[in-house]
Amino acid sequence: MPQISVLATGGTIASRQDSRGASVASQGVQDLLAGVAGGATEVVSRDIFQLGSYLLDHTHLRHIAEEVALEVARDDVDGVVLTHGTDTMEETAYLLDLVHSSAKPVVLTGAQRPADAADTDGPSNLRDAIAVAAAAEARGTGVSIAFAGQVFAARATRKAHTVAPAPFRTMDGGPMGRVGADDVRFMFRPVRPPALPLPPASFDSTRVDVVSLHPGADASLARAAVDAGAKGVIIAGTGVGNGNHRILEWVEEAVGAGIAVGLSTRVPEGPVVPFYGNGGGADLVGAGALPLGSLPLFHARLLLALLLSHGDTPAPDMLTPYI
Ligand SMILES: NC(=O)C[C@H](N)C(=O)O
Repeated sequence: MPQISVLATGGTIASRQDSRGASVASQGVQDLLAGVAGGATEVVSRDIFQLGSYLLDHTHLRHIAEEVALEVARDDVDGVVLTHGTDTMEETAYLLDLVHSSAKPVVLTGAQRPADAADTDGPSNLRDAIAVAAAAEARGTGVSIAFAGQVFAARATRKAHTVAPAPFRTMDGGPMGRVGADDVRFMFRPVRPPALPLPPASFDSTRVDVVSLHPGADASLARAAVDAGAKGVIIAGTGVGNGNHRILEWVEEAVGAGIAVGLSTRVPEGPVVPFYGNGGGADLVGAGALPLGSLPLFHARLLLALLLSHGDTPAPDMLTPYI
């Protein structure tokens, strides 16, 4: 019988109303598992912390990565499930995927409706995630998100709806698998780059900010990010990744000062294409901005933060396998 390790971090799946009526993560992993009928899987479990995922910082992410790596390394564990809030599940899933080198599946899940809601989706999502982690077909698929009966590869999956019961969507793609009443099916398997080392302690303080552009945007926020200690700034450009003359001037200045400037887009789907001049993406890349392909915006932020925390100077060649 496969043995699955379930680790819990909080989120709506673990939330109940407090005395003011606000939903707060307050349930431990044993409470979550109580709602899941025992199947053909043995479960070991542990709480990491109990927090809404809107509260997490890099220290929490590093802590989760270390805890997951410990479970993956256990000979008696065949797969890992991590319960997590959906707000920033995409970031944790992607970080875990970047550092995951085992064939054992790691599956994140959560809920859109709290544990004390009559129609909570937590138990069914947790049951599905355990089934995916235990499935032989899931070996080699890296880190995924199992939610509302679908399985998504971490690489390009984002939360795409605030309240829908099926909020996740893989950008420029679809779910790689489905969970049925008694089977797990994969339609395809992700192409994954070689794993990076776990985040070092310096990851906690490696600041990478995102600055979004709009009509009339200037470089004040990008400058403020660097003043606040950012070692990297991701520009969420318009369209295929465009800026303007004020942003171009700042990119020249920041790249000259050794800041890693990533060029992404505020459009949810599709690649950055450095195509336009006159302050557009071709000029920004010409000034040293790193085009981030079709890697989603907040995934790109984490990738830059991880590379910078390892002491790497991100360059286009180094980024190619990830974007
Ligand atoms: N559905 C959720 O889990 C959202 C919650 N705010 C969280 O990320 O913790």
